[in-house]
Amino acid sequence: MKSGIPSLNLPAHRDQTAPALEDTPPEGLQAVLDNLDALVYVSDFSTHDLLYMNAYGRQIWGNIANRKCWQVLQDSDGPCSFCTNHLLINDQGEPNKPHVWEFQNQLDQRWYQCRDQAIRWTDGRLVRLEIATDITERKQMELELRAAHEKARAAALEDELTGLHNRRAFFEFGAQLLNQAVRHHTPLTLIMMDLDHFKAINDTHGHDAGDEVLRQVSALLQARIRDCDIVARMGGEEFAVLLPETGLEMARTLAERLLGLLQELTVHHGGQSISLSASFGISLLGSRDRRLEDLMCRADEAMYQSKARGRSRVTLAT
Ligand SMILES: Nc1nc2c(ncn2[C@@H]2O[C@H](COP(=O)(O)OP(=O)(O)OP(=O)(O)O)[C@@H](O)[C@H]2O)c(=O)[nH]1
Repeated sequence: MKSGIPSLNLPAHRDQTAPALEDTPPEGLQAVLDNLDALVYVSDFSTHDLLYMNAYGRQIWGNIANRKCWQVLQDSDGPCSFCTNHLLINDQGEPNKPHVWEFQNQLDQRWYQCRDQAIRWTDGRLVRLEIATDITERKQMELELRAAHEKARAAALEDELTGLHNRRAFFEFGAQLLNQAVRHHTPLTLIMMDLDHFKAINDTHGHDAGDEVLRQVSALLQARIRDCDIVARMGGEEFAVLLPETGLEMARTLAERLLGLLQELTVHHGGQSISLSASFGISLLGSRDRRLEDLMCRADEAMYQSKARGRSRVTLAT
């Protein structure tokens, strides 16, 4: 066949009233292929020599004479690492059903949906037939949507005022630490911290000053924890610090250090100086705890004991 287009394997019982496709002259098939809004190419299965490429492909990737698919389409030094040929044949080396995938071309940087198939060429040898449709616009929309989704998700997990994790993030990420601790039988402690007389700070110095206190306290907490810990603003002036692989005594030492640092911190706002203190409660993951709420309930109780006993102190849950 002059055109290089293989004859079609038509079903035996085709519609007799329809014009016979095998009667279509090769130039007709050539015209159809050259007017497709998609790349169509054929390459030898073992040598990768390009045997055919339609006008759409030649316009973008140029001349195919005596060249291999990886030279024309990818400009690489050898067969592509992502070549799908092995997926197109079965264990007996016979053609499988088509393989459809999405791919970003290295040369024009555009995204294509590729439909790859092994077929028999006019001389009986196995060849690779690929039909690739440009899906760059759709892909860009998908990527933009995903980025917007990730941004929205990050915003939904962040406390707007302080930039710390919010309550929702605390439970979402904390659950992972809890599961790990349960699985590996490692200690996990929770420190709950509530600023003392915060309402008085707001009332005396103004709400903006209160906000500045919350921001500076958050920065202090964030600077004092390890990468593996989770610190979150649970609401108002209440904070939680979750410490994996940490026993009660280590957590107590950290809480006392945080209390000392808070007492040393003076927040300057609008020409005023604001001193701080906080009450702490600490609980340790028990053998029967399966939820963060169990841990939090005991740490909260301990924190309220700190408040009841005069504030500005650390209490361990019993
Ligand atoms: N500036 C500011 N104030 C807040 C924010 N969220 C909550 N508050 C205020 O925090 C105060 C908390 O007051 P309380 O619950 O009475 O606690 P407290 O005054 O710290 O008293 P104790 O906890 O018993 O020591 C309230 O006045 C809230 O309006 C915030 O984002 N910014």
